[in-house]
Amino acid sequence: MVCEEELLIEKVCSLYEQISSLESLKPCKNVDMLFTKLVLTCIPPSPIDVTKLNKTVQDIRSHLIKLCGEAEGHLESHYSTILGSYDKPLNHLNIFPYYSNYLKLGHLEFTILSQHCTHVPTKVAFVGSGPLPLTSIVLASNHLPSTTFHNYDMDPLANSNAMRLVSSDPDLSKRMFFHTNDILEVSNALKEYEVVYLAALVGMDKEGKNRIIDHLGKHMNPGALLMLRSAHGARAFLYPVVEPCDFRGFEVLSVFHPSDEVINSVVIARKLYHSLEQGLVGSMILPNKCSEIQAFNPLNHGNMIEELAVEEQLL
Ligand SMILES: C[S@@+](CC[C@H](N)C(=O)[O-])C[C@H]1O[C@@H](n2cnc3c(N)ncnc32)[C@H](O)[C@@H]1O
Repeated sequence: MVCEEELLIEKVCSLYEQISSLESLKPCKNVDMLFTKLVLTCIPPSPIDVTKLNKTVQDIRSHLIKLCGEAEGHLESHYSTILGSYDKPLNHLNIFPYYSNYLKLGHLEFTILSQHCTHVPTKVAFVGSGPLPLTSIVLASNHLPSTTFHNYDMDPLANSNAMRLVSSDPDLSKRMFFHTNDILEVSNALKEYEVVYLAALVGMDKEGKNRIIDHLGKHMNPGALLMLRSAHGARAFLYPVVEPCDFRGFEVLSVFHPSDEVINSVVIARKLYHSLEQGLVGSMILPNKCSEIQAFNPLNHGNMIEELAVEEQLL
């Protein structure tokens, strides 16, 4: 009897064959239909562990993540261009098909952040903000009204499209800044941020993601928070997965796996106060927590949060 996991893998591989045969991943009826089918296939909670897939399926997953990232980039550029043609782009964000997902993801990430923040952050960095920096916009508009947001993207066109969206807004035009840099070339500036968000699509495989996490671990201020997007279950066919052990130089505070239409898992970690040379090797998971990852859901029924370090909620 073919089990549920094998059926899911078969369906993902079939969709991969169709997607990888497309001439272009720019938004159109066929591209939208295939990616919608892929997301609907991967969203339901699944016990699948992508690290245990055979080599062929592992290779398909690696390429599929890159194809999803390329398609997401085209989709965001497409809608950023349309929004940029409005007088007040921020009044029309709901034309973006995944806008409600970003509202939910932004609220989720803010809720998790507020459980570990000792004060309202004054400066936040978002790495990989893209042409449609919805996370920064949602946070700045709905959750952190006095915080400035520094958006980093290596693509100058993404930044010029993004700037056009906020330039007409009297508030956000003064609180949103855009820097065209590969984050691996940014060092001292990273010390200025109390919170650094890392986009899901920055670092498209484990090696690339770990290189960036190591770089942030080297240059972020001790005590600063890193908010990172990962994936769980079958959603790991869409995005790279980051494990607590990948966070060298950080104390992993919690990992949250949504079970609703918010696709990304959220990981929050704090930059260690001691350098690695002082004997703290790898990511520090508080000993009283690492063996008994608690699964409780203070935010919403059906999700899972692995609370690795419980701290007083002061924000
Ligand atoms: C298309 S956006 C998608 C952002 C998406 N909302 C997310 O959460 O991942 C991803 C952006 O990351 C940027 N990017 C990728 N690697 C980067 C790096 N090393 N430094 C700065 N930006 C990077 C790309 O240029 C792209 O615009």
